[in-house]
Amino acid sequence: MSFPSHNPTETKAWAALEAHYQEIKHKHLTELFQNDPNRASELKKEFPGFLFDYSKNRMTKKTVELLVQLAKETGLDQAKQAYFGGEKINETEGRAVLHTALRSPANAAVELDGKNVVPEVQEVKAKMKSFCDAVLSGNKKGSSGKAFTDVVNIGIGGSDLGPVMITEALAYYQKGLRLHFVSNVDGDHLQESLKGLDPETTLFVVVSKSFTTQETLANAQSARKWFVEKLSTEAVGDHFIAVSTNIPQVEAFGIEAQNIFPMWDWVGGRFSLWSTVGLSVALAIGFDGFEELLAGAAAMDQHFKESPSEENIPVLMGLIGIWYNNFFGAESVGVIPYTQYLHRLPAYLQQAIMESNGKSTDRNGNPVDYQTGEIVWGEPGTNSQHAFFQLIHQGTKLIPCDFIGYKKSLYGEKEHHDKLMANFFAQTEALMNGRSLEEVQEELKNQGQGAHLAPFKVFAGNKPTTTLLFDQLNPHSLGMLVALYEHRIFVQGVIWNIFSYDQWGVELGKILAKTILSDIQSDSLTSHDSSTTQLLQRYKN
Ligand SMILES: O=P(O)(O)OC[C@H]1O[C@](O)(CO)[C@@H](O)[C@@H]1O
Repeated sequence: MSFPSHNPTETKAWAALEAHYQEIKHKHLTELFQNDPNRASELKKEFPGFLFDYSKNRMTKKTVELLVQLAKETGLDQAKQAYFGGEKINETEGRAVLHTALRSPANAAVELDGKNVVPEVQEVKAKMKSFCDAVLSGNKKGSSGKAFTDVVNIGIGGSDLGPVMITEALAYYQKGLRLHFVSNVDGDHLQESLKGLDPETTLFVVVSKSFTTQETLANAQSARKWFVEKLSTEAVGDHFIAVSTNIPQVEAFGIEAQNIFPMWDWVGGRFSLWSTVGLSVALAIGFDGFEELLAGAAAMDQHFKESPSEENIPVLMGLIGIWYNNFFGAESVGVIPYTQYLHRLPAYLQQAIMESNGKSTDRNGNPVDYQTGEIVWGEPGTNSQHAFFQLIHQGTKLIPCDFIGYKKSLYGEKEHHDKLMANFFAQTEALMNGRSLEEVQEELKNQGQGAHLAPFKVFAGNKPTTTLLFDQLNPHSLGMLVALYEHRIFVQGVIWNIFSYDQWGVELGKILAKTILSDIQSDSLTSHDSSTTQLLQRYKN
């Protein structure tokens, strides 16, 4: 094993945290602030371009010390070295985890099996750059000599969620091409996306690391059929490009070698937006913008790699998650970006976090006897305030939330932005302080309303939030944000002693779907449970 296996619950730090939890579980955040005038300034970190304020969490400096101790005892520093050092920490697939090499400076050396991978990464980036520049300048044209106007990205999971999230997030910086993303094998998704497109000016980017994914291959075949019917088979070569590690399969599909953008098996699908999987992003914002995104991520990588745990933002975020998940028994985490541009961030993080850490077998192959992966969900503020915030404020569940906000709006709409951010700050304050029965009674009295309403209007408060306040949404700050969450995943996986970089849990459904598809397409049914049989009969008739 690249670093020692352990049971986190058998560490000294875990026992100390359990005892400490008993001391802290009934403490109210309001009281923690009243008792410690330095709390806000001590439980925060400044990073160029943003402020990380974790003071509104149900913890003290002692909690942080104990959590940092847990990270130490579970070998986080050693694991970090293995991660950045190209060791095959994705042990069940025999692969290294080197998405960080994709954003390393050109002169860096990242060794994998004794070979520096950076020159090869740079070579592929140069190919991406010249392709993007040619498409955006109009030099690279479709088969009938017209410049491209639309790009259709066909992929699913990591081959879709990263590119679509980033493209939407950076819509302000787009250079003019219209981007479309088709992921679902639901044929209506493809047809809706193709509606109104001109095949002569449309570029298809088929993205699949494995090039065996049923959904992507089905969508790519149907898109090709649509295209051939409207234009011609000969024109396919000018309009279809692919991103994959599986070059023979791509060629078998009919995409020529010069139109294939390679990637590597040491880049996990859900961490691949920094690779050629990000081609659609680069086509949307231009290659310089894509480089800025990588540079932002690289800045976070360096911070994560070099800073001691107590100063390290991804480590602190991972530890905060563990504190609620394993000691408070919280089941989920809310991610609430206060910008409409980040409306796909929660969906992106769902794959990144839940596919990585939704595991119940430890690194020795034994079942874990503690909680692992968090459930992640969220929507942009202020919309989410009018949807599910009721439950966060007054429900029975503890839902720690990350609030992500920006000091400036992109169009400089100050009046709107002040309103947006007033809500942002108000929510974290309200969640923390709540509203006591006495305050409510007083208010009802002043308003001449019935005292019987008081219990319904009480807010217990003590609802934890972490604030990430960025200067501005741009490729660089977005790169930092995404890399931060990536490293948070790593930290938690190490402490929980699970393999974060495989995804065996998605396989069973894929296998069964193949059998069921042949059942649907044939006259008879193979053996299923009585419910599935009844449903299949109903579907077929
Ligand atoms: O890029 P591919 O190989 O088509 O895979 C798509 C997605 O399928 C998964 O393997 C399983 O959902 C993801 O990890 C991956 O991002």
